Amino acid sequence: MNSLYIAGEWLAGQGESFQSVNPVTQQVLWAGEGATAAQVESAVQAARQAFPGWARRTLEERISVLEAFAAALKNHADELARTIGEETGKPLWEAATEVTSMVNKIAISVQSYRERTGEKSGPLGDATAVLRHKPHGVVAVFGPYNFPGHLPNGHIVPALLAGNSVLFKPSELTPKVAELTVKCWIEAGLPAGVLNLLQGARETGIALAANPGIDGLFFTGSSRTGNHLHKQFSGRPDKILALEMGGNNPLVVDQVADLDAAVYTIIQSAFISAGQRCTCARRLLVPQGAWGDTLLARLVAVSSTIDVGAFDQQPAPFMGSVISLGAAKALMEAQEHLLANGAVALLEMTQPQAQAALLTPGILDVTAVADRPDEELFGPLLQVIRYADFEAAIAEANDTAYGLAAGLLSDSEARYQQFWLESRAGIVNWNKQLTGAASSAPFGGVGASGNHRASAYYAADYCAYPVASLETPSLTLPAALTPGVRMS
Ligand SMILES: NC(=O)C1=CN([C@@H]2O[C@H](COP(=O)(O)OP(=O)(O)OC[C@H]3O[C@@H](n4cnc5c(N)ncnc54)[C@H](O)[C@@H]3O)[C@@H](O)[C@H]2O)C=CC1
Ligand SMILES: O=C(O)CCC(=O)N[C@@H](CCC(=O)O)C(=O)O
Repeated sequence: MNSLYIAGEWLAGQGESFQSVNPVTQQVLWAGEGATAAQVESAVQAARQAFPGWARRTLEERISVLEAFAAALKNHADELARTIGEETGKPLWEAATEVTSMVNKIAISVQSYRERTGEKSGPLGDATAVLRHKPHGVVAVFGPYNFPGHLPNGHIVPALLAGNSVLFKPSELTPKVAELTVKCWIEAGLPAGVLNLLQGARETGIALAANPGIDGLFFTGSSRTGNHLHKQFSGRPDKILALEMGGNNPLVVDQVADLDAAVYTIIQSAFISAGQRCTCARRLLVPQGAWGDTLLARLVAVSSTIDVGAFDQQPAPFMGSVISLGAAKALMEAQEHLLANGAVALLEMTQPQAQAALLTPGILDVTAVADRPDEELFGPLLQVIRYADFEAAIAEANDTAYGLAAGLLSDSEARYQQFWLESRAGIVNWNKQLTGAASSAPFGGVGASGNHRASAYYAADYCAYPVASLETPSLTLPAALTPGVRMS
């Protein structure tokens, strides 16, 4: 199986064998070998060779290749959505929205490039001050499994647009989506070596991150791996590192008039993608008292009727599976651990079939759990914390090392203003679900969620560096010389 794409050629990996499976049926979807350190090195060399030619193309030439890629994505939209669905377990309707986000990324990246990293000039004294941007060179892109198309695309498209060449290391859980995406780039006419595909698991990732030939690394994935990369890149100010990591996101509910709207928004925040979005609400903060009790009873009643099923089930389910049997097991164990430590199951998460990674939504009241672990449980398990007053709710919301997304459901604008001012996160929403961030806005977190290099609309910023020039076509002596310098 030719799993790698290096210097415009498909070739077999010489590293570890691995495969991807449908998380519900366990059917093998893709099997191949990962890249060894030597193959990573040859891909870096290919990218380095291809870089000058790609960077010297005009912006309009690069845009036309990107637009051809968008057209290729549209041509293969059904196949791509199906591949995303079968490899991740997400329902087809949701996989189709991921493909749409990939297509839309092209126009948004072009707009962002022009606005944030384009060219500007103006007179400065007897010269012209010009601001232009240059690509970093060869950059590595690491993708997560939860959006195997859209999220790597969110780094690759702006990186190529800026003139970088790219080494793409997808998640080992979703190699088939990555392969199909790269085929769309080939169909678009991207020159050989400009985008190289390095399939493989952790060992391939380690070899790529450690390769001295890369000028930067753009990562979306877990905080654990991101932290490790941050340490690895310490003392290397010459390399750009952009980290998009996880969150332990709070959603605070204030007493609102429309209870059902609150319940619907909570469900969209906590359970979409089976809870496998970095923006998902993990902690639901609910006021103590009768209104809070009523809200939770309604939330439990509606959540217990959510359809969970295979990606291609008809009628379509709201939730598909989690990514693997291993992930399902870890989530079930995390639930058991919380229950053993004083959590109360309002709706117990279950795994109806041992051999399928389908989980039903879970809602635990963890108010009584001492020393609640501040960790991201990447699945459909929502933790409820009851609060006494709004100040306590904000303190609880901020009681996390992460800082990706935070939300407030409230009819009071004054409360939102207070929440906005006092909460610490890169996304702060009012009466809107936490998930589904717009590509036309910056996307990133603070604390353990990121390293202040927001992606989405601001990805242009980490894909190029600014070059400030003072320019004048002829060299002339200034009218007045500085004191102490004699020209005669
Ligand atoms: N803030 C954001 O934009 C987003 C964050 N995420 C986060 O991603 C996580 C889920 O994705 P996963 O694929 O499980 O993340 P992960 O961290 O396990 O893997 C991400 C990538 O890093 C590679 N990798 C793992 N260990 C490595 C090492 N030591 N050195 C170099 N490479 C290594 C993997 O092979 C994969 O390609 C969740 O925590 C989620 O919150 C997911 C989507 C968006
Ligand atoms: O990157 C973009 O274009 C916008 C950010 C985005 O799509 N966020 C999604 C998924 C984030 C995740 O889980 O990783 C969202 O907010 O739902």
